[in-house]
Amino acid sequence: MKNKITIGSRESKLAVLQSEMVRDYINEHNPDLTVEILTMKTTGDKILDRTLDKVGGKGLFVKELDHALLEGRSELSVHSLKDMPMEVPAELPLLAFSRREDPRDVLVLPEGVTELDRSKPLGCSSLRRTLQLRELYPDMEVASVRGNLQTRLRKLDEGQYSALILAAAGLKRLGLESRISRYFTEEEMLPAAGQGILAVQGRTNVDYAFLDGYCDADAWSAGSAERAFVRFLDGGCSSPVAAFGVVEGEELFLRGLYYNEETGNWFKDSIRGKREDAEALGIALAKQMKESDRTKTDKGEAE
Ligand SMILES: NCc1[nH]cc(CCC(=O)O)c1CC(=O)O
Repeated sequence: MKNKITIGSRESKLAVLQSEMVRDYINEHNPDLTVEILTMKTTGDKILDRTLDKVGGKGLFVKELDHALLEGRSELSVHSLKDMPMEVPAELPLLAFSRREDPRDVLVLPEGVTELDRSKPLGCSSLRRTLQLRELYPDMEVASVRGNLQTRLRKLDEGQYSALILAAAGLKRLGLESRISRYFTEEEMLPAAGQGILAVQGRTNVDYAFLDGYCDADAWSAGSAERAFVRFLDGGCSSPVAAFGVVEGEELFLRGLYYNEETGNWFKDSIRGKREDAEALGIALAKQMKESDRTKTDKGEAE
């Protein structure tokens, strides 16, 4: 085994912090190894003037990191699982998922503001959040906001938005928990598949024994089920499908949000089953929801 490990990372503060969490684990359990972090700007980080749904989706955040892995410039990539495409190349397998940080979405007000100013738009860029916000704040406008967390917070503090909707996980990792003014329950705002989980990716034919013990079994079950649900519905980049799984003993409880692009219909449902059948549960929930959407649509047309 080489005695130097390189972790490829996006260069945002959050991405580097997340890579450092994995680095620290490796260091602690493998005192003989040196771990280095190699940062790079991805296409997704460079394009800031458009919502990503229009320019190619999640793949834009991983392409450069994938190349570094394939070319041997890095041994690992650390990603937020929710930013990863649902299909990953067979030669770049997901090796481990971290323990899950708080999976909820939250509301953040501008610095010094204590009450939501309903005359300004709520800032968020995902269709998943936008759909659910329309139910929570039916009288408010929603406007897109891009950029890394720091950039978004700066735009908020400059007064363009009434509030931002962000993932608790990123804010907590950055030590910005104090900026959270409201936590949405998972019922109010179903999280994105993988939200709060870090994914560690590698390539084939490398000995990854140095990661032994890192993977969290509950996060692996939940994340696998969530991703199977989204993959089956082909909701990788632009569709607002969402999924959130919780392990309860030997069972997995999985909630899903299904969105029909043609009709604009959307609804939530859930399924419960054995945790070891995580992927099958995700697919079963997806099929069940697709079917009930079809029945509803048929009824609608008959009336
Ligand atoms: N899309 C950006 C992104 N990717 C991962 C996180 C948060 C950390 C996580 O979910 O693990 C965020 C910020 C946000 O959505 O507020």
